[in-house]
Amino acid sequence: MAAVDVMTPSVVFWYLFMPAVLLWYAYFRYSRRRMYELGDKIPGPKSYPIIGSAHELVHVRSAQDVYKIFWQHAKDLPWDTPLKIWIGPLLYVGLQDPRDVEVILGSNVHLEKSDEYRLFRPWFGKGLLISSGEHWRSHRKLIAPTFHLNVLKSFIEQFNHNSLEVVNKMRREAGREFDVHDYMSQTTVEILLETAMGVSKREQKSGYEYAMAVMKMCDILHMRHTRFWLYPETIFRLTKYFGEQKRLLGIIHGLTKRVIKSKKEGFYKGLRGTLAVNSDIKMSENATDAATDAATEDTGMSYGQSSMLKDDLDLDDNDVGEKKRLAFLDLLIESSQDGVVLTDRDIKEEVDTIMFEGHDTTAAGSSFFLCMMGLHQDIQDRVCEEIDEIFGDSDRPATFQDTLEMKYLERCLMETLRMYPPVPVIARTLREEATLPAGYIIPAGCTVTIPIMKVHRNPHIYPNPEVFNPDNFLPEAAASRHYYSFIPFSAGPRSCVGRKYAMLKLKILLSTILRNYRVHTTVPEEDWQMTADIILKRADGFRISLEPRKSKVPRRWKSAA
Ligand code: HEM
Repeated sequence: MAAVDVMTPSVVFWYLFMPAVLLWYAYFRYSRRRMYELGDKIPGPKSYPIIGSAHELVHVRSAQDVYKIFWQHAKDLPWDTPLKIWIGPLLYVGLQDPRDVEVILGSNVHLEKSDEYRLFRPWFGKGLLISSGEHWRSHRKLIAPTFHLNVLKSFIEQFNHNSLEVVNKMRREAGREFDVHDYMSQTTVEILLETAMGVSKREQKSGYEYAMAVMKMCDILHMRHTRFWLYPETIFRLTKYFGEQKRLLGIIHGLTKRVIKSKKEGFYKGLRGTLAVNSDIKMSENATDAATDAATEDTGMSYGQSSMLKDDLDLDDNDVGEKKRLAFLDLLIESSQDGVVLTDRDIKEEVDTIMFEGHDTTAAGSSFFLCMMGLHQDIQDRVCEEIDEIFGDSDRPATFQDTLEMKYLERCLMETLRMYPPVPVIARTLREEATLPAGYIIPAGCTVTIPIMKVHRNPHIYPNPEVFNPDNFLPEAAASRHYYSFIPFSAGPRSCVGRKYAMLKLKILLSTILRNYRVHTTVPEEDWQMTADIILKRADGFRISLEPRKSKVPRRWKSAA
């Protein structure tokens, strides 16, 4: 009788609920038994039932804290061993050996971005960076050729024009220390508008407002990556950050909408996308292209990619049809005319993706480069000597051929991207198992992270990895390394589509700055505060000062004689 008395509804609930939970957990473990079995064979920190090693993340404040915790466990492991960590039921496997990295990045199977990229969806929708499956494949096929070298050559005038403009704007800073990233951000947005988007930046209001909104948006995404309780959309929507995100996306999407509108109006007025390379130039340039391709291979110049690595940006010129010679937005608008290949929404998502990927990365890369020049005056001397040899005292703009001759500058740029890769880590979700050369099997369902910065600073690959040494990219040094040991632009089928664009633009922008200014800095490298709010940056600002190298900065270029 007493037993019946205590059978209140809540007691009954717990009697039923607890076994149900246990049963569900047993089933959950059983259905993932292969994952646990394989995960157990990969070295990693101690993990407890249900929480895994999540207790280690309790005091995490930033993404760097997560990586520090992750990689301090790798300290006692051989450098070529993968590392696993369980965060609750989620298995993360980090790879540091280029041979392992190749298994994932070089594959045509492991192409899906990890769940962490989901937070970008309100911003990019199904844009190239985060989409998957057939949607990604067909868009990649369409978009990659719009960044072919032949199209990029038609942007050289805008690269030159905008570079000189920023050099002139920075005159107001001459003699005092300032944060060069603000200038690099604005100019990279404006260059993108005038090149890939093919619209006048004057019509689009300032690129500065857009760049600042992107920076704040990255702060919010970064915060959500580290404060796990803000991950679920329902909880995030209850916070003040949701309102702020909405406001910022208003600015960001406002610009992309204006860009597309202006481009479409031009299109309907009959200003159809001009072929980036007209047929007369094409004839003469095909010959130069062949020479260029040979030159780039011969001298180890590879547009920011390790030698031997080829991707869809290295398509033979003859494989690129006439229609595909259009610049990015021209091609998208053309392709959307019947609504079959692309919808208006597809265009917006791709424009948002390119506007972000194309500006913040190169703004960080160029700012790091200038700081490195400030720190290493002897290396800056050599870059300036090379530039002076190419341009002498002239006020002429750079040509494509000039950029091929900037071999030492290119080595400094690659060394900067090695030490400070703007995208410091990337991640994939595995849908199928992957076997690493050493025999470890990474289970399906786990997240593979590739810490690009860690791969680039491996002392077994780069002697003295903490020292800035452009000779790491002498052709013979590069040829002796595994080709997945330099991956600032990722590599393989999902590599960066803007790789060649970025390298060409950076060479013109940076050489123009160094033709006009000597760069100094007073902040030693060990005092730099790094932050990886999606893109790697200096939290203390990219502080440099500029000393004019010429008595007068030209207002505009003199045309090449
Ligand atoms: C220094 C400059 C740059 C660096 C270091 C860089 C780096 C990268 C990396 C590492 C990825 C792979 C990301 C991942 O797997 O999560 C990527 C992808 C991508 N990048 Fe870049 N990028 C740069 C410049 C650019 C530029 C200038 C553009 C366009 C104009 C661009 C467009 C893209 C796009 C669309 C993707 C996604 C490709 C795909 O998934 O198929 N990037 N970039």
